[in-house]
Amino acid sequence: KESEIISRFQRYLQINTAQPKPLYREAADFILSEAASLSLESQTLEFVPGKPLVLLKWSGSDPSLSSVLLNSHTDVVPAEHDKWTHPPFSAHLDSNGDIYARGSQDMKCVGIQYLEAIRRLKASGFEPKRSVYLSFVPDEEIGGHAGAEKFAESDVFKDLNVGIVLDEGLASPTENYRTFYAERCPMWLVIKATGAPGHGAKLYDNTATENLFKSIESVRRFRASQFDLVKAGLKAEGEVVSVNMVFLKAGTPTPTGFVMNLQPSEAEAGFDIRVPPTADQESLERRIAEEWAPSSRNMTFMCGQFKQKVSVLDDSGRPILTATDSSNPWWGLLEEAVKKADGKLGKPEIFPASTDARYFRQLGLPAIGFSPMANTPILLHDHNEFLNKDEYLKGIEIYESIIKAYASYVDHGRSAGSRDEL
Ligand SMILES: CSCC[C@H](NC=O)C(=O)O
Ligand SMILES: [Zn+2]
Ligand SMILES: [Zn+2]
Repeated sequence: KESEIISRFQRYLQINTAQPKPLYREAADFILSEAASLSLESQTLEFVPGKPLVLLKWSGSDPSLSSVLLNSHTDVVPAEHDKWTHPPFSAHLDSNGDIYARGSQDMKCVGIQYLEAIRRLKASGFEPKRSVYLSFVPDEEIGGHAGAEKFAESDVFKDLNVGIVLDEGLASPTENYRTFYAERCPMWLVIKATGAPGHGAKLYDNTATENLFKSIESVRRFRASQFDLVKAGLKAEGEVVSVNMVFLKAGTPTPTGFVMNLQPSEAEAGFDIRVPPTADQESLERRIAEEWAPSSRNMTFMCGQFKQKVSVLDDSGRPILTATDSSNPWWGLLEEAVKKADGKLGKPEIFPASTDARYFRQLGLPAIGFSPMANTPILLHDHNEFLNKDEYLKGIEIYESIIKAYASYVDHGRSAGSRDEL
């Protein structure tokens, strides 16, 4: 039995759904066949041709109640195969019980744990009051525009009457699972410096690379100030602004390298910036314009907020957060359900990167980021991503408890049929 559960996980992991050419059809077929074995209703939505979104339904007995949506993405980030101990799509199970694969943490584990939890609940005879939907969405790793974003905007979604969304979280190196109630907003900044070209042997002011380096130094000071707050334990990772240089571009190329005795007239650097929902975005923008890329130093910048439409602020400019207090019954139910299954939760956090949950929160729905992986190093997007099989199995029990609690929950305080969202 256990070996079958693990082998189903391995089979999903072995489907190469790495961007930029994910085998979505194979992944969809796998999910649909699992769904059929569980007698779940299924449909495949293709908001963009070739990018299937598989939507499954376990019907609840009371259709007037809002539904539970369990979301997961089917794509994974690419892997540098030669830097892995075991091939990233082999799902190799080693003698420690560690399963190595791209997607083992981010987030094929979660998608199939939902299904395994439902398998167990069905076997136990449990019948949900609320309908439970599972969405297996494409393209999260490249922004979710062909997947969760379209889905959240669709009439199909509206008709689901979703009341609560669960989406991905992060592994936890401690025994406490992590939960996420919000996420940072991505800003991708390119700073470009121009300057007079000249002989490689000449010392003169205002070269492009000198100008760019002044910016980089300024960015680095800011980065250090933010990182220090985290290192000192004053702020959590998701509560500071992160800035990381992700590319550097300058020089005059030759077929074999670069011209060495010519100072270039242009130099560019790119930064991945993540802004907490409660941060002062305007002051950051001022810092960029005045300190990092001042026109007085011949600098220009392009700042793509990743997707203007989806920000961390709602229409009235308030940060979009999912409540983690008594105003949100789903939060308390999750806490209780995890405890009941012998799991421990840490303090809820702001997700340091981005997930599809933002598209659901944007609609005003509560969304909780949660991937039940304790005692596990954080290896998403890293080499040798793995998940231990016992942690994986434990996670199924955790979801069994959560889904049971969510699907049974009836809010007696409200009239039947009302959307019990936040
Ligand atoms: C901003 S869209 C890209 C989403 C991606 N999500 C997970 O890593 C991220 O970079 O956070
Ligand atoms: Zn992910
Ligand atoms: Zn990812």
